[in-house]
Amino acid sequence: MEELQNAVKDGGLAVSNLPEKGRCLLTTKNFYPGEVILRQEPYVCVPNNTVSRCDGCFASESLKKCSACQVVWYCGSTCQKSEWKLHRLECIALSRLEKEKRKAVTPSIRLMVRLYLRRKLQNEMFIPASVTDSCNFVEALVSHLKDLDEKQLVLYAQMASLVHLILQWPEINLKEIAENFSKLACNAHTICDCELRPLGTGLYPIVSIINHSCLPNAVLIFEGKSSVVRAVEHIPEGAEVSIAYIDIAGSTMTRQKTLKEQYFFTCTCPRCIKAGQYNDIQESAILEGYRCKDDGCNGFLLRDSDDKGFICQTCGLLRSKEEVKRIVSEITAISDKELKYKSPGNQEEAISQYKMIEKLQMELCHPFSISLMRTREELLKILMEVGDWREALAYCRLTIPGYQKLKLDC
Ligand SMILES: C[S@@+](CC[C@H](N)C(=O)[O-])C[C@H]1O[C@@H](n2cnc3c(N)ncnc32)[C@H](O)[C@@H]1O
Repeated sequence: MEELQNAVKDGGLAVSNLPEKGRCLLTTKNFYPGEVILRQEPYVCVPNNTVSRCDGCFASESLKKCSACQVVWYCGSTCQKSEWKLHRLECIALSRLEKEKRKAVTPSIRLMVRLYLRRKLQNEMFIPASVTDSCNFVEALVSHLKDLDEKQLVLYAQMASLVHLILQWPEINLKEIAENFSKLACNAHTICDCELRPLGTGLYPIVSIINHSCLPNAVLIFEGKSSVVRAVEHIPEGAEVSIAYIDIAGSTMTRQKTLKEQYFFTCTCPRCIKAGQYNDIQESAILEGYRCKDDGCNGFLLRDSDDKGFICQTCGLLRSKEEVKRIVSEITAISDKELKYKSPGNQEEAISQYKMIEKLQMELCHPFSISLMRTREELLKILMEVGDWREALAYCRLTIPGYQKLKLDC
């Protein structure tokens, strides 16, 4: 712990322990909006497999497969060389696998294999190690192993067996690998591009000490594979640095459920402690509820006591359950086909499907609904992909009021 404190001290940070949260990152100086609090390279990382990506820079174009293992891609010799020390061992291990088994090597499995290989290389001093770049930090990560249900434990045990099969190290501890999978689940971060599209997963030693808040004072972004934590408001000396682990645009109930399921804690941030209060109920009904039948009314709807439907809290109009159900099932029917239309080359079809969803959501949801905002964001992305800048700009403008409202309400 002392070495870790020394490593973060010069950056105006300190590591502490809070009884209700465990370790946390504190500031020892003021940070101002936009200021970088921390930059860190991943200890290990891996691109995701939705499309092929270069292991070095995560680019998805002009790639060549590693001819030996046939699993890993590179965009050129620079990236291949930069990854070689680690991939050399990984490549030998993957090449031993039968072709069919190689297909089961998911990004999570690769991340774990790389974690063990990096530890080996550092232990044998083939690559340098430092306090913030050594496998020792893995031991201190929270695992929540005791909170896992049987299904999850069985899954991690199976994944651990596959890692064992790949590495073929007789002395390896299967229980430790399974526990490390549990650690990755609550400590690794999704690496996104500047448009917040997921590119891969990485484990960042200091970033993994930062706790969550639904009203965070910092944001985690990525420049390539480097993580950057920036202040989004003035963070005074002695305050805890917090980021959002999840989409914080959802209602308190949705956020709490996601945090409990994925990270095993109940959030007590300033937004969450308002759970059940009138303002919080109103916010939830706006974010995830329905719109008033009267187009001119901006009221939010709550379920009526007779369970006939939803009553507008401003004008008292009722929306029947049947009407709501009908529109929801129409949206679901289109959304089910959504993935097919998202594939490259199908953008025109995707735009028309998303516009149909948007039209139905405008009829059903409150104008500041999250679902409507997400649909518009998807439309914005696809319109940018096809270079329809005029319409993309129009959709960009439509999403702004939702974010402004969210910021004001918080
Ligand atoms: C990435 S780790 C953060 C560092 C962690 N506190 C530690 O001791 O290493 C994520 C875990 O920290 C805890 N945590 C994060 N944010 C929290 C919060 N707001 N309230 C309570 N626990 C929190 C949860 O146990 C969660 O699974």
